[in-house]
Amino acid sequence: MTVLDSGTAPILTDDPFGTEVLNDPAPFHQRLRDAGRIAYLPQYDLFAMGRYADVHAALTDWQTFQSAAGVGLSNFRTEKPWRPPSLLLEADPPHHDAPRHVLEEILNPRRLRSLRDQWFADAETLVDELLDRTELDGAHDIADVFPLRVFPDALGLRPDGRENLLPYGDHAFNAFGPANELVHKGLARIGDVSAWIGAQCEREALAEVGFGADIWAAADRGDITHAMAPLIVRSLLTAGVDTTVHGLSSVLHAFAEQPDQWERLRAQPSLARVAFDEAVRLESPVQTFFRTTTCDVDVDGVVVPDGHKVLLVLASANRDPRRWTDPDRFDLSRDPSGHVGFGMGIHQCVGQHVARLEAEAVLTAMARRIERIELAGTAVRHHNNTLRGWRSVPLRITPA
Ligand code: HEM
Ligand SMILES: O=C(O)c1ccc(-c2ccccn2)cc1
Repeated sequence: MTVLDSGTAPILTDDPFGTEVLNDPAPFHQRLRDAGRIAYLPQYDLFAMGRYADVHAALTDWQTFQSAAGVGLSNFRTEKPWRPPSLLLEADPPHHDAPRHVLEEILNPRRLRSLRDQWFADAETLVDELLDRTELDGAHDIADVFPLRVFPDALGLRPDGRENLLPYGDHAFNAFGPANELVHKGLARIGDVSAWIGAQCEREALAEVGFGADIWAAADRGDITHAMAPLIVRSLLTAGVDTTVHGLSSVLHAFAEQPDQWERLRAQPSLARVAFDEAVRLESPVQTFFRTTTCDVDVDGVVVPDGHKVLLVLASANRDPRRWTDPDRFDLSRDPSGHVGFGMGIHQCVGQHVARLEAEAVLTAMARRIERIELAGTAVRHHNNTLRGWRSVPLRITPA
């Protein structure tokens, strides 16, 4: 794509949601970082940031770059959201404060310690089921399976109907992008799927113990209203499954591409957590999302008018050579902290500790029992307007 410079903003003709970029976003990210601190994409009338410093600055300045007008391309100031807005993701302070505090309390690492033994045991069981094979698929057999075995139970979901979770999340994350084919393909089922999701958020649908019950208990305490409780449960159903599925397929693919890093993990299993964060930095399962300006903003001489959408390309920021040494390398000796794969600032992922615990459980169980993993064929991408991960990761494994 060409970079033309008309007026003050450099112009990029890339389509961040088109097949070419979804297949290989790196060339677009490189052009975006080289174009300057901000660029204009005429196809969608939006501005975009790809350098770490600028993405970080926008994420931590919620007053100037708001979420309440939606974090997708759709501008809630002028367009009706496809579903009632999230009380966390699509809210700014003060409305954001109470729902955020409630989920921070429920999903904090100390509270998750009670799940640790169970999830580690579930991961050992999954590895047991797979170890009689020398070839398996890291996506189909592990990444698509483990989150759906542990998270719905921890949330307190009923056992039937869980096949609705991945399609719901996939459509929700597609819906942050433009109304392209990826969005269209989800429209036929989203009515029924949304109805099922909404029904699971009601108190009587949830188990007496779990994240869902904890949210309703917060309403009983008056920390939030009872009217808010179902929507906060919906947040966990929307953001808590597809993200970890793609995060897991990404970390397994990263290790399969670099078997020497697997040896490091086996030598030091405590590296499992940093390995997951390094994979989230490198692969950015959440590639992009938006903010909306609340005033005319001058970025390096480019004036972004009030009410304009700005695309924050996390995946580019996470590989910005201005911030990272050898950014394209999966390296367990790196300190990946500060990456924006979980966002940054007041909206930084409230479920990140859940995601880390899931990954730690899977990687620890695999590292103990599997001496070597390597790619046994070509991996196949899963396409989504926001999420990046793998549909298939053919692996050859050598048991320890
Ligand atoms: C690898 C897995 C995950 C990744 C990469 C990820 C990424 C993110 C990112 C980038 C944001 C910031 C969005 C923004 O700033 O507008 C976010 C927010 C959020 N995430 Fe995650 N997430 C993951 C897993 C989870 C899980 C497991 C849960 C639930 C248990 C969850 C729940 C949420 C919620 C509720 C928000 C909104 C927080 C707020 O607006 O205050 N996420 N996530
Ligand atoms: O509260 C919800 O429903 C919700 C929360 C978070 C997300 C999200 C969006 C972009 C990147 C990562 N997570 C989506 C939905």
